[in-house]
Amino acid sequence: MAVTTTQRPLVRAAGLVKEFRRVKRITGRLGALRTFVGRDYDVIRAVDDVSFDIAGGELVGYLGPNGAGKSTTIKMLTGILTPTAGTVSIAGHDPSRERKANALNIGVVFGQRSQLWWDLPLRESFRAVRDLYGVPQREGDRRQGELVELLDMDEFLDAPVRQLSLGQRMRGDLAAAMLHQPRLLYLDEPTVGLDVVAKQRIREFVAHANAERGTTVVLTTHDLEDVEQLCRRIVLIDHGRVLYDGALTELMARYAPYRDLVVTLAEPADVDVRGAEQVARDGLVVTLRFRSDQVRAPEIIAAVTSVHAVVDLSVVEPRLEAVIGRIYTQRGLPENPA
Ligand SMILES: Nc1ncnc2c1ncn2[C@@H]1O[C@H](COP(=O)(O)OP(=O)(O)OP(=O)(O)O)[C@@H](O)[C@H]1O
Repeated sequence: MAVTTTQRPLVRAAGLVKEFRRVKRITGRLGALRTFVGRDYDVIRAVDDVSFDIAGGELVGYLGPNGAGKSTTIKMLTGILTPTAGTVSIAGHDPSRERKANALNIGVVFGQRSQLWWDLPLRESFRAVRDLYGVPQREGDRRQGELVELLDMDEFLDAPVRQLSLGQRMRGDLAAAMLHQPRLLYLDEPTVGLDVVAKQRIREFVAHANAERGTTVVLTTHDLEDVEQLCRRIVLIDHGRVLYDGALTELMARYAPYRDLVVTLAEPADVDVRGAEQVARDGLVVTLRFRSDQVRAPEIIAAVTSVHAVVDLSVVEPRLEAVIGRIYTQRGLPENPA
């Protein structure tokens, strides 16, 4: 008889809520009086009933506009904050109650804030991290050697962290977070402020850790190229609530089921063909938009070239930026595709 086992997810967030109290500002004499009598508070519900499961080996983008509640969620997942309501389980542990056990399972990188020792050379920071997690000497040397090679850090291993460039420091932070080989890696804006080459290096490293080591990754970023290159699944939140949780391809298919055919004509003209709409014309260059789920690019190309002399053409996929931009502007999922 076949036995079916349901594997427990590595991350389980169930009905997560986090409220903050913020002192109400009351101006004038009444305000001064209030400071004696007691304070009034506004309650801010930064995370409002968020639930999701993440299986081992997934690479999930946790996205949302500024102030959506991403960092607050990540802080509850890492155990830095205790939820107002709801539960978190990371590999069976409650992160805010079992901080030590949880620390062994997770690695955290905050792009805006280094976890490294500012005055120590990078090499010494690595040593301190290895000691903290009790990584045996030989195994630690092996892991560190591998990370130094993967992230090309040999040149600046002996420089104090405060002297490193942002890109070098980020590589150091990533390596430090991986030295104890966590099952789960949280990356909060890991490419912020980096140049294109440095960003690419970070992305390649994250993809490698996920593919080769099976490290589960939760990535928070405003750089949608990070998302396009790395994430199969995204969880999109706003006002502390989940708007979308699913495959990136599904989001694109649902909200941007079109492609653009950009043609350069030999003679200036408007183009009118079945199955496509002319959405722009700039000199000889005409942009035609068609539903990629209803008609195929070669059919549109054939229709155009049968009427017009075409000098050049390209098919352009919709960008995630356009879809996410609409969602953020409307502060919700669009009713219709673009
Ligand atoms: N310690 C705190 N006290 C009071 N309010 C807070 C606190 N931390 C966060 N907030 C509020 O909670 C809301 C969510 O903030 P959070 O930092 O989680 O957003 P975010 O999605 O990470 O934003 P960003 O992309 O700008 O980093 C915001 O309105 C923020 O002002």
